[in-house]
Amino acid sequence: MADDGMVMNFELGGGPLKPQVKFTGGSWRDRKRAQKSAKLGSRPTVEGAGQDEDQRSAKRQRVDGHGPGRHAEGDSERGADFARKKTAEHGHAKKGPGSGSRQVVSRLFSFNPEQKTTFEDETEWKEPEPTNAPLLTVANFGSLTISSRLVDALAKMNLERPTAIQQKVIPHMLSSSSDAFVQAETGSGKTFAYLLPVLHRVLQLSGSGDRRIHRDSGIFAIIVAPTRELAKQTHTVLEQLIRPFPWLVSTAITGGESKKAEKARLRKGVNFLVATPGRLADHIDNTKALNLGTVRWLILDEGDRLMDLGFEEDLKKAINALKQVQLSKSLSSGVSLDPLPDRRVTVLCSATMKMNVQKLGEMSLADATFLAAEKGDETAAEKKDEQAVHKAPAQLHQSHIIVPAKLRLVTLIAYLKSVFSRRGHTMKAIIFMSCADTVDFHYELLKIPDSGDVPPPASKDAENTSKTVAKAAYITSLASPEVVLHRMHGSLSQPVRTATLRSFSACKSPSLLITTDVSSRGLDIPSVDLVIEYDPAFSFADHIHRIGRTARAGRSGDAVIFLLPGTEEGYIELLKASGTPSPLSYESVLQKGLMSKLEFPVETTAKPEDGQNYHQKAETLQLHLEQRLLIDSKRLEMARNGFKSHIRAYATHTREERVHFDITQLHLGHVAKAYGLRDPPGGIGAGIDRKAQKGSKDSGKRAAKGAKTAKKDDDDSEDSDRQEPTKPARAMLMRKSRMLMSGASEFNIG
Ligand SMILES: Nc1ncnc2c1ncn2[C@@H]1O[C@H](COP(=O)(O)OP(=O)(O)OP(=O)(O)O)[C@@H](O)[C@H]1O
Repeated sequence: MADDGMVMNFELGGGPLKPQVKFTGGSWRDRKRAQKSAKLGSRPTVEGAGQDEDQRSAKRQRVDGHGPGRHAEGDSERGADFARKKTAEHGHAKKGPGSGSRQVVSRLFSFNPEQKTTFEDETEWKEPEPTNAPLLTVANFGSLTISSRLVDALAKMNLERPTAIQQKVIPHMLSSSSDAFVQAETGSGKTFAYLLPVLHRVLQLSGSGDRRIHRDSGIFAIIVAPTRELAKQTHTVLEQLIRPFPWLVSTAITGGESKKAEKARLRKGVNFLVATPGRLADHIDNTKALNLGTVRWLILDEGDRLMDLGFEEDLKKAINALKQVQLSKSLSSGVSLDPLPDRRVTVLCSATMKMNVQKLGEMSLADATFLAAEKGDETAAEKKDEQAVHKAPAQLHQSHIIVPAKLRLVTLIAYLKSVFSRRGHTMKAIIFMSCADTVDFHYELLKIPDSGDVPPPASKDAENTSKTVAKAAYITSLASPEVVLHRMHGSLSQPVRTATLRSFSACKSPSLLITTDVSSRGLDIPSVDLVIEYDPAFSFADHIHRIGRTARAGRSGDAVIFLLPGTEEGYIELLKASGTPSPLSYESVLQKGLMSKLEFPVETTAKPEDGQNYHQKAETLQLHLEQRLLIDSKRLEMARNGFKSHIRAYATHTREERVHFDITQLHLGHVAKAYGLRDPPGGIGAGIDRKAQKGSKDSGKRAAKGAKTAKKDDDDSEDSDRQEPTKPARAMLMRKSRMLMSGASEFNIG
């Protein structure tokens, strides 16, 4: 991720980042030394203590490839020598148990900040009744009075009974012409909830099979989705539903394809249009064949995301264009459009209820009916009570794990190793990370080197996935099938993203997707068993969407979030709004994950030995990872980029949640360890300081602008904390914010 000079609105003060940690473990002498070095602003890690900056930067230079230590990838012999030298410099020599030989260790268990919260021992979790499942109390979809032809089409898709939100929305949209705000949990079937009544009413136009309407009868519904993936997914569902009615046509216009081809399709005629907002606005301006006179429904799916991504202007354009067009009452063929609503209906869907969704509602809805799965949620939505409507499906089992920064990487590996060995064949998991560089680093580290090309070579996806799908090292247990790794983020090209998702979705082996928030919304991969938030989401609403990729449509699922000891522990209180998470101890995770045989894909001097306890195994694993990076300049660079991008992304947590994710509390040296680095890469603190200073200058200017601007800031949505008060500046910041998290192309503005 490029450092694009984004202006971040956070205050760090003038000074450098200081470790605000209490040191525990080790001898009092070690602790004293660590406190002292912390005071002086140097790293308090064992291996760093006592080194002056010159020595360290000299080493850094060698590793950078400018000095005698330069090694190309694959130059393993020279590399191994170099690693041995480096570890002798950095590591701590002691006698390894059971070996008698002198062994180097990377200290992980001392100088860690203390966990502040104590939790009761985990009691056995009993899965409650699912809240987003099809209702057993309703006989079938037919009892909602939708067309038997549609009921048959649903049966072919193995869908028999409606979910609670479908039971609410379908009758409303069948009988009423009023706008609606649909709010329901993730995975509760909102897509069918709006598609089925629309199709039912359109099918009424064509009579009982006499096909009086066809593809050039006009567009009846426009469905707007925030990302290309979501638009394509919705289009796929729609295609399946209309397959028995070949005279109806749907298309997706999502960008990433030539506009000419899209125009040609629009000219040929479509009845249902699924679009991303940017592309829709573009065609409204430039495509004469796009006739809006017959459009009776505008569906805004994933409302909060549409706003988060800055599509307000594009949406306004579409809404206004629809308002200005006179509604046709009949087709040129004389067919009356009476079975359709007598006005244009807008339906806004969201699983979460943020301020910006309310703003979108004000822009697009008139006298809307709130429709939520449960009465209590409807009341909360009407009262605009954000917490009450940020619920996760009840059957989703949530856990949190408080891990000191130094131990994050080895704990992640141990956790993955133990869950994949436990659940073997069926396991599908997603890990969310803060930004694209972090995803890339972890993917490269966790894959078996040169193991791309996992799908069958004949598949047309093989080429597109050769750099995003690979066999996993470290986390595959000998007794279980090989885990297949996937990576996905917005900096990848669209064909690569599509092929990678398809591969993850279809993968019959245990599989893991490492991704950013680009995969957090709306994506429907029904068989995901586990979601890991290795980096917590930037807002609570994002957290709800991320964990909602599992436990869909009544299925069970697990979600675990990694938090740092200290201020991040306070986030657990907030998490309770979506269901109480159970505590998981990192010690037990390490024990479970590391006590089975550890295999390293690349040889280094650090090797697990029989008789080591799990602390020693964790330190051996860490040392191995550090050594690996020292002999592999490509991955070392990726680690540094990942670290820097992660620190910058950390500063973009929403203003309300920054009390838990306080960048001044981060111990950069410890965070570096989680990237297999022995030193935090230079320049990060200075970069942040510069930006922070600019941020505070700007906030000073803002204050001087007076009460009006201040009021605007107060009124703004939670996204405003990454924005400047003026409109162009806000747009610029939004753009930069997207770029910051590799989101410029992350969301492929259509
Ligand atoms: N009545 C039903 N019975 C069984 N499965 C269903 C039913 N309705 C929807 N599903 C399935 O549930 C899954 C989730 O549906 P959908 O993607 O529409 O959820 P959503 O509410 O939009 O979720 P999100 O808010 O995460 O986007 C899909 O795989 C869909 O096929």
